[in-house]
Amino acid sequence: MACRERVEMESASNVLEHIVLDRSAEPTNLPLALLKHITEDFNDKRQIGCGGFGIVYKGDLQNSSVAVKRILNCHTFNDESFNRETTSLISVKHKNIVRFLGYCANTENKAMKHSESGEPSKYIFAEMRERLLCFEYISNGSLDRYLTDNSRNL
Ligand SMILES: Nc1ncnc2c1ncn2[C@@H]1O[C@H](COP(=O)(O)OP(=O)(O)OP(=O)(O)O)[C@@H](O)[C@H]1O
Repeated sequence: MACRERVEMESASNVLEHIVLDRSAEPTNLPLALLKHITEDFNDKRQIGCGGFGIVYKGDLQNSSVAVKRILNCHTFNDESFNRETTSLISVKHKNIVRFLGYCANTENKAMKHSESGEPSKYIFAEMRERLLCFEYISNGSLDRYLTDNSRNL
């Protein structure tokens, strides 16, 4: 990683860590590079759950952890839905609701090689969309696991 990128990464990581530790801090816009970095590029081994809209990964900061929800099918979960979800999460603050820490909406156009059978390959531009939500990390696991485990003991 280049020196400037490392400085930017450390600064973004400090901002997120500050939000985790200061419960009165507001959620903020987070760089995709940071969320990729703390989840080791959304590595399978960091996956902690899977919901209706995406996969949840554990991300590690210097002194704390966060949960990063990566929205799947960004093209069907459109910007209107993402913006609505994000603004609702920002405004909901309650001791019984997992704290929302930040969000990331990143769209890039990348030139990609495309080949159809029998034709020479050519480059096309593809829109790469990433939509992510970041929450405080709850270490006790999912409530449904407790309910399932307890109902087995009845
Ligand atoms: N903040 C968190 N800390 C720890 N684990 C989490 C956290 N958020 C989610 N998980 C794990 O990921 C799983 C899926 O969470 P997710 O919120 O995506 O599910 P969901 O309730 O189906 O939500 P939605 O329908 O909005 O996608 C949870 O059951 C839990 O195991």
